[in-house]
Amino acid sequence: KKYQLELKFCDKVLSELLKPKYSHFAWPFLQPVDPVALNIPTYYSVVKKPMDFGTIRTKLDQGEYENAKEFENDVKLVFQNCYKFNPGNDPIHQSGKSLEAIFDSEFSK
Ligand SMILES: Cc1ccc(Nc2c(-c3ccc(O)cc3)nc3c(C)cccn23)cc1
Repeated sequence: KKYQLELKFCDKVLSELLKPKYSHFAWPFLQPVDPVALNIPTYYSVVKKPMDFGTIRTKLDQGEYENAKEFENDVKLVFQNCYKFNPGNDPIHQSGKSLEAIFDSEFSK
């Protein structure tokens, strides 16, 4: 029961991040990266632990996070994977930075 309140906060932050007003930043991260569709065959050799906000939403709804830390770790994984694979000047990299700033601001409220 102890972590219920924490996870309710995580749900609130995730819902905010997935709102249409942020979709111009969030769109590359809403679903698992499809290396075939994107023609990036090296993806799974570069990114050991793929993660995306659709998967995070499912894990949260299925009660797969024990606490806020586990949720935060998956969110940070989305961004770390993005920075590993998308060069600094790439629009996808910039979108990740913008969305991460929004996450950090919401998650520290
Ligand atoms: C050749 C090339 C270079 C970069 C990309 N990045 C990229 C990514 C991506 C997101 C997260 C991530 O951890 C890695 C990649 N998602 C996309 C999408 C949805 C459309 C176009 C480009 N996209 C795609 C192809």
